[in-house]
Amino acid sequence: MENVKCDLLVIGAGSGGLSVASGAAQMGADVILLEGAEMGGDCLNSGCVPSKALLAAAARAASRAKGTDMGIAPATAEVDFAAVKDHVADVIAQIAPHDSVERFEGLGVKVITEYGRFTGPRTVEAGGQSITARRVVVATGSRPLVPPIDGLDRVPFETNETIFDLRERPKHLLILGGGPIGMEMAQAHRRLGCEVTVIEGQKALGRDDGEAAALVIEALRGEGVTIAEGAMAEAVSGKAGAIEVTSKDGRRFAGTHLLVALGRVPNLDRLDLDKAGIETARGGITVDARLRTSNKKVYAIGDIVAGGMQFTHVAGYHAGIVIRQAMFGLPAKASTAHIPWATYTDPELAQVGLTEAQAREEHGDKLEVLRADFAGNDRAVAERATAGFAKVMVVKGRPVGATIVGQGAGEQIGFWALALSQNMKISAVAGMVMPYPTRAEVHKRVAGTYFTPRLFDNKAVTWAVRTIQRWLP
Ligand SMILES: Cc1cc2nc3c(=O)[nH]c(=O)nc-3n(C[C@H](O)[C@H](O)[C@H](O)COP(=O)(O)OP(=O)(O)OC[C@H]3O[C@@H](n4cnc5c(N)ncnc54)[C@H](O)[C@@H]3O)c2cc1C
Ligand SMILES: NC(=O)c1ccc[n+]([C@@H]2O[C@H](COP(=O)([O-])OP(=O)(O)OC[C@H]3O[C@@H](n4cnc5c(N)ncnc54)[C@H](O)[C@@H]3O)[C@@H](O)[C@H]2O)c1
Repeated sequence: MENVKCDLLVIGAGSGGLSVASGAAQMGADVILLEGAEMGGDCLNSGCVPSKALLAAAARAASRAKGTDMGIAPATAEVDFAAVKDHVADVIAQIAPHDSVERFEGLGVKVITEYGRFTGPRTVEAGGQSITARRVVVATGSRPLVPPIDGLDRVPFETNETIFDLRERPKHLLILGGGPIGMEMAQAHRRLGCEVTVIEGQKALGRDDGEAAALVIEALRGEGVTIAEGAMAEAVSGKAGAIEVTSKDGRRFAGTHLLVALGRVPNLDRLDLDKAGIETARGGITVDARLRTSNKKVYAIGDIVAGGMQFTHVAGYHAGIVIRQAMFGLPAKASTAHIPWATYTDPELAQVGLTEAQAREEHGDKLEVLRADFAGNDRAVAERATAGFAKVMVVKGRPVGATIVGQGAGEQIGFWALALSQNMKISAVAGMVMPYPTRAEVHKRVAGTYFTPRLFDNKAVTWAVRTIQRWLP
């Protein structure tokens, strides 16, 4: 066994691990990075990138069928499902060099393509080497949760790790789970010519604002996706090509293929965390606000963190928090109040901070909810994409949350993420000038509604204006 020393050891080369490793190496630290499977992790290989590439192909197909309302005759899109998968693979291949061993070695990182496991508080073994580091970052991510549903172990099923490699089009895809994976995959497959049934135990997109989620659900149903809510899957039976799911309330759903999208399990099992005195809870690693584990020399970031938000940009944000501490010895804390997320269905659904229901519970009567519909946005009207709205939760003149549902919501929510992170006043947003005509004008319009009753339905203002007008030369 070869003994090696370094400043920073990063376990896992997904969104979080790669960001820490590249940042630390470029700042001059001696960094070792371990990856047991594929560089780029979930996001590049079986998550964000392939799902968005598939959704893009699906959107292209769907746009062919539209057009009558603009004087253009609709056409039926000929979908070559295998070629769509080639497109998905090509997108991954185009991005992969950015996350590759070669690029990271070029940045000065020593990459070991093996799984790592702790042998001591700051020592990890991988590929016949015993690595002792001043600081360790665990960024081993998560994998699909496959719960012990009766019969599931006896039927073929897909997860996000296999679905993007499926080259023949499923005739009828059953999807367990109506979370972001389930709903994005439902719309993508429907638009690519599959029948799709989503089987959701509670409410689809249940973590989001109910009114906004309802709009997405309605849009998917309008495209022909069957969405069964309150249908907790209890048993699965059948064989390849003929699968049946039974829900707790006795409903039966038949299809040809099954996708399991029921949440995630953090990748802990290979790590031997007890050797390093690292505590876990709810299946993930417990951390303090500085992302330190119970072993203060070891940080945990990204999907592995117990109860954390599981998004690529969160893993990247965590990386920055760790770099400040591990490289410069400066304290830094992670917060969640300004972290946005988006589900890339059409219409898109995006959120930052508190939803209306959460804000009402937290702030009661102090809450003011501002709202502007895309139906009143000229660009949306011109493009005939008026479905959706922006809703902003305001307390004492400052936003505490924002929901946007509609075309481009994922791009637009970043604006409110900045407003929340900077604790901006709603007056600052209302004073901003946006180019006309853009969908982003909705930000100014929604902020403006805060002042409408204060300025236009206000007797004191009317009195002041009349008085001043009398005296003005
Ligand atoms: C279908 C799907 C779509 C998604 N879409 C989005 C999206 O649009 N936007 C978004 O923000 N997020 C999205 N996500 C979530 C996003 O992919 C994850 O939040 C993100 O990848 C987490 O990054 P991570 O670095 O924590 O872990 P990962 O990316 O999972 O990386 C962890 C890496 O560690 C490796 N590893 C595990 N154990 C060890 C070990 N012992 N030793 C060495 N290496 C190890 C793994 O092989 C893996 O490569 C999506 C997820 C899925 C499944
Ligand atoms: N656009 C994005 O940013 C994006 C896209 C996809 C995934 N992700 C990330 O991946 C994570 C995992 O996504 P997910 O959709 O797999 O999980 P999820 O936990 O968000 O949703 C799982 C759904 O399955 C339902 N469910 C649980 N058990 C059930 C059963 N037996 N029968 C029927 N329904 C059942 C739950 O009620 C829930 O709605 C997300 O939380 C998110 O962090 C992000």
